[in-house]
Amino acid sequence: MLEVENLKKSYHGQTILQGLEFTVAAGEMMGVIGPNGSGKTTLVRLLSNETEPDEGEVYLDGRLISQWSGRQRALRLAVLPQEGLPAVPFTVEEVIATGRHPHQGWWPWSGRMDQKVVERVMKQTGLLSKRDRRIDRLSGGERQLVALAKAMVQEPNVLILDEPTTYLDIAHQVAVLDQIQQWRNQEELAVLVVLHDLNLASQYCDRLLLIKEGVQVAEGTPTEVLTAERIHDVYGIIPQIIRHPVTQLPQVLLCPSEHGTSLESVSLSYGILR
Ligand SMILES: Nc1ncnc2c1ncn2[C@@H]1O[C@H](COP(=O)(O)OP(=O)(O)OP(=O)(O)O)[C@@H](O)[C@H]1O
Repeated sequence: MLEVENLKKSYHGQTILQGLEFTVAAGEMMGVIGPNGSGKTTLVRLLSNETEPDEGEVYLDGRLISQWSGRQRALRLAVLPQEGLPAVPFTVEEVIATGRHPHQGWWPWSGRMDQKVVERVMKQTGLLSKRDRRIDRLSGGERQLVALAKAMVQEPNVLILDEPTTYLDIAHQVAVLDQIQQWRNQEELAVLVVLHDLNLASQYCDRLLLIKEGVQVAEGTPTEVLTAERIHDVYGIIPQIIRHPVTQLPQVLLCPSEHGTSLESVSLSYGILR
C-alpha cells in the first residue's frame, strides 16, 4: 500500500532524513518513533506529498505518490496532521463532512451516502452528541477526535496519523487506538502512526520504525526494536524494560535520573541545537 525507497530530504542544506526504506502493507499498523526533531513529521509530509524528497521515492498503491491527482490521492490516503484542525467557526459535523469532498459527485446518490458515512464515523468517534458544537469552542482533545473523524470519512486505504493521542487523556488514548485498530482490521487499512508513547506504540503496532537524527536505526516488531540498549542509544536515558503481564509486549519504565537531566544536554544529544 505504502512503499518508501531510499528517501532523503534536506532543508537549507541540512539533511533531515536519509536512507529511509520500508513498506506498510494493507491491514498493517506501523509505528514511527524517535526523539523530538528526528524527522518524523518531515516523513509524514513526504508520505502525504506535501513536500518532495531530494532523493528516493514514495509509492502509494503501487504508483508514485506524485503521479496521483489530488482527488485520486485523497480517495486512497488520509492524513491527520500534527497541528490538527484550525480553530474555525464551523460545527463538528460541517468540518467532518469536508472529508467527503473527494467522493462527492461520483454517483447521483452520493449525497445520501456521504451523510451515512459521516453519521457512522461520528458515532464511532463519540462525536454524535457534539455534532452542532463549533470546533473553535472545543477542547484540544475534542478537536483531535474531530480531525480523526474527518480523516476517516475519506474512507482511505492508507491512514497516516502524526501524534493522534497528544491531547487525549488515557481513556481516550486507548479508545482512539482501539478504534483505529478496529478500522485497520475491518477495512484492511494500512496505518502509519507517529507516537511518542513507546508503551502505546508497543501495544498497538505490528512493527516499529525508530528514527534517530533522520536515520532509520531499527525496524521490526516491538520486541525487536524496544530494547534497553537501543533506547539508551537513541534517547540517552537508561530505561527498565519489562514484559506486559497480559500481552507479553515490551513496556518501557522511566525513573528520575540520579544526577538530574538538563534540557540542554538532551537537546544537544539530539542535535536540536546543532
Ligand atoms: N520547513 C522547515 N525548514 C527548515 N527546517 C525544518 C523544517 N521543517 C522541519 N525542520 C527541521 O527538521 C528537523 C526534523 O523536524 P520534524 O518536525 O520532522 O521532527 P519530529 O521528529 O517530527 O519532531 P517532534 O517529535 O518534535 O514533532 C528539525 O530539526 C526541524 O527544525
